[in-house]
Amino acid sequence: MLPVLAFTPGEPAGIGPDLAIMMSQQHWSAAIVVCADINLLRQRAEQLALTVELRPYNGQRPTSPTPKGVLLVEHIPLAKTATAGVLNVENGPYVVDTLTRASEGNLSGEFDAIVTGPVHKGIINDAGIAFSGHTEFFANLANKNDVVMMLATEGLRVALVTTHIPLAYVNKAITPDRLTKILTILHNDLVYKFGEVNPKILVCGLNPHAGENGYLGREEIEVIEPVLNELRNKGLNLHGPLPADTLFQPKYLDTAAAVVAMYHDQGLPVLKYKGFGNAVNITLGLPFIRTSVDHGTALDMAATGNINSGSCQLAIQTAIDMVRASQNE
Ligand SMILES: NC(=O)c1ccc[n+]([C@@H]2O[C@H](COP(=O)([O-])OP(=O)(O)OC[C@H]3O[C@@H](n4cnc5c(N)ncnc54)[C@H](O)[C@@H]3O)[C@@H](O)[C@H]2O)c1
Ligand SMILES: N[C@H](C(=O)O)[C@H](O)COP(=O)(O)O
Repeated sequence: MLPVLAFTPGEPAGIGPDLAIMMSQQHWSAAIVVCADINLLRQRAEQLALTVELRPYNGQRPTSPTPKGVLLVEHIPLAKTATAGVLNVENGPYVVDTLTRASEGNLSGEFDAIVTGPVHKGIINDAGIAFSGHTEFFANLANKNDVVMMLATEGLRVALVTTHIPLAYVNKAITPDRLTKILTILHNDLVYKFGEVNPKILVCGLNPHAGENGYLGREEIEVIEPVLNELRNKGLNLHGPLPADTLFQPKYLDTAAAVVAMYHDQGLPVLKYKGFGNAVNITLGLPFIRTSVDHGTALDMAATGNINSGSCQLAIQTAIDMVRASQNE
């Protein structure tokens, strides 16, 4: 069956609308329904001097790929006309409306996956809506307490135990229960969704030098090692806790299926240094497929025509591949 994807361009003042227009300029083996304001897309296409036919989505499941040069649009109105590069707090609820529409369509089976463009977390919060990221938003909407944020680029996958929380809360959030769930979801998805056999997972410590036998922190001894031992007894191929500053080298990575980092900025700077612009963000553990770009709103680049769309292309292609793989299960 033809994959039908929902695409949310995210922050209207950022580069998400540009990405939607740019994606229409190539052929995809899927139908893509863009959940966004149709006038915003028209305006951005004009600014980019790109020709696109904006075709309203009629709610009927498409049976053929969206033709090159066409965007199927589920119109969700902006509160205020967006200016490229200029955030407007009045459009915060609009962004959330687009995400809600896309995820409800996934939960009902109308769409097979969601691909998200970048949102600006700050402006959504300024609008009075508590929002820490798509990952947490979709988890909440789908009633899932534990989902996994994993970013992947050629030769490296990094999954996170904690996501968008202040650094001051990280150590408390790394509980045996959370760590067990994250490692289990990751292991199962590497096997069943990504075809890895006995995937080797490298697990970072939390503290410098993985705690140096407890002299530089005790989370490794008290939380991480006991969880790893328990899961190893169940057959998971886990290595660690390893010092995070030295594990990102070919000697370890060449045979690993994924690295688990304890917090956002322990793992993602390495991943983005290696593959920024060519990486995809995948949420594991949701009842639907969700992929995203590896970059943010890049307000300074909106409507300039000089952006890199590589990550968006990879996010769409990864979602299509994951839908196809799930259809063959
Ligand atoms: N998927 C998401 O929704 C997502 C991901 C990351 C960051 N964000 C959000 O984006 C906002 C801005 O974050 P930031 O400034 O740290 O990161 P950013 O990725 O928006 O920008 C960092 C730098 O990279 C450049 N850049 C980013 N993407 C580019 C592209 N495709 N082509 C060319 N240049 C590009 C920007 O111009 C900027 O110089 C924040 O609110 C953050 O939370 C959202
Ligand atoms: N942590 C992500 C990154 O650095 O790329 C980004 O903030 C997006 O996260 P969500 O997909 O949860 O919005």
